[in-house]
Amino acid sequence: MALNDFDLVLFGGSGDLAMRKLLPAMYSRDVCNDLPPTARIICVGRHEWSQDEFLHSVEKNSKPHLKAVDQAAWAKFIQRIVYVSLNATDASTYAPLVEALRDDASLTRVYYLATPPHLFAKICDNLAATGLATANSRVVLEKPLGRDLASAKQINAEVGKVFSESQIFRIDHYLGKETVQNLLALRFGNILFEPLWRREWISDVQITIAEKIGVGNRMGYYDTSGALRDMLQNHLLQLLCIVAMEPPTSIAPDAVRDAKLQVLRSLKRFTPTTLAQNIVRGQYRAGHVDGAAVPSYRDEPDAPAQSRTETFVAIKAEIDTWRWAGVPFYLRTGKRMHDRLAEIVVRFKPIPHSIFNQPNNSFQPNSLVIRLQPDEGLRMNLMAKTPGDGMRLKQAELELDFKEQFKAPRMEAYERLLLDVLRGQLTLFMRGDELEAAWDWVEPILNHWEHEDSMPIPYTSGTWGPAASSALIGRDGLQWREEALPED
Ligand SMILES: NC(=O)C1=CN([C@@H]2O[C@H](COP(=O)(O)OP(=O)(O)OC[C@H]3O[C@@H](n4cnc5c(N)ncnc54)[C@H](OP(=O)(O)O)[C@@H]3O)[C@@H](O)[C@H]2O)C=CC1
Ligand SMILES: O=C1O[C@H](COP(=O)(O)O)[C@@H](O)[C@H](O)[C@H]1O
Repeated sequence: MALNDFDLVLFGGSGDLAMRKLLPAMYSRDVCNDLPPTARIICVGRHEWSQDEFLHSVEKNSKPHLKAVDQAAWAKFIQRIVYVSLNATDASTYAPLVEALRDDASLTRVYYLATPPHLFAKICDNLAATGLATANSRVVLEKPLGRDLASAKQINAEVGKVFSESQIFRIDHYLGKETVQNLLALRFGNILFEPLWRREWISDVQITIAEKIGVGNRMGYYDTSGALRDMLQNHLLQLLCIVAMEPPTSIAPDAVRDAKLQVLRSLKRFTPTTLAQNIVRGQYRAGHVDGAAVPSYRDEPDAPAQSRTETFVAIKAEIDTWRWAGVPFYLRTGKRMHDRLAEIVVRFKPIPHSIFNQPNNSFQPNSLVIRLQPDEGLRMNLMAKTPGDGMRLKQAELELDFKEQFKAPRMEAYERLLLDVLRGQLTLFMRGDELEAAWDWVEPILNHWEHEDSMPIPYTSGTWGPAASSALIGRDGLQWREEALPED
């Protein structure tokens, strides 16, 4: 579907996210001829750069992040960029933006708020005050969308005074990843799995997002956030929703979002006992990642010496529905881990009876591994006969490597999500009530950590996190999938 002509306004257009992700994503779409010839990108910041100075900064800070550079295409792309300097909190400085925008109701207008979240409400107010919150406008909100339930509600309420829900695009870039949509295809484009997708056949689900990187230059933000707010409240819970939701009636935004909301509202709430038993938080200490020495979290630039911020979290969650009662969902995420890995592992129940002359524990239960990163693919583990004489069964793999199977070029998450915003397609964006339900579930954990004296458990960088994380899943007789690899 061809895009309508648009003005895309990037508040925070001079910031890290715009330079590393958003402008490169728009360039990639331009190279693929997805952007209308006259579409423009208006980058907003406070700094008083001239147009040339700003383009110089784009050349220096954004161009190195392109997947591939075609000089002619790049030269054409940067002609779309207009830089506007204003103070987002002061409506009296918005005149240059009013001037830069085309006053044409047939165009699509998008305000992408890639700024600190405390500016969201003020920017929306100021857009309204300056007559810029027009009916043809959409607003995109970057994470973090609040730091607890109250602040998330406040953002929803304030932004909701200016824009209707159908104009609000709350980004969770994990929903833009190819494999996440493939999970929808797997579950609802095949007859095979849905009858088995329930507690009678599935024993447990693991969802891991492990990173090798540390906090980088985002300490100011990260130390006030931590892994629970930064990754679990949003990305991990969204993945859990896609795995666990009931079949939506269609791919329409509210059909999918209603189904995800139902999952979030069915998550079993933690009690004082389960808070202590089912959650592990850790913080990395000095170690080696890929052979290179890395410092402790507390020794990273700008880190508070006594920081109690968690860089790792593992949780055993449960969903109180007929479909999922009694099936544990183990979620974990961490920085400075052994590997960069994002995957979902669905383990099925063991066979009820062995007809083979082989010990029962030599039968691995079937499992389905949905890999998001580093390589995208699906793997089904099955028991198969080993070739030759006799009847010996061994685990074998059916593998679907998306890159091999489909030669079509890949699209980064931000490319897909930006296209969806420009098309007005809301399916891959969180609705306000989903956001609040997710905060509502994690809030007791935040409160518990705030009020207890304990510190996050230290783990050595380059491992799979604290040993307590293995114990959490080990209590149920299970292992994280990479347990064979080094641990603290
Ligand atoms: N960087 C990342 O990888 C990710 C970032 N995010 C989120 O995106 C948002 C932006 O992050 P990031 O790009 O890293 O932040 P940066 O600090 O790099 O950039 C912030 C941007 O906001 C602008 N800005 C700040 N205050 C004002 C103001 N009063 N008026 C106008 N512009 C203002 C800055 O312009 P100037 O410098 O000229 O003041 C700058 O362009 C944050 O909410 C962050 O959490 C989310 C996911 C990943
Ligand atoms: O939202 C965030 O995500 C990144 C990880 O994203 P990925 O696509 O590279 O897996 C994480 O590093 C960052 O802390 C967090 O804010």
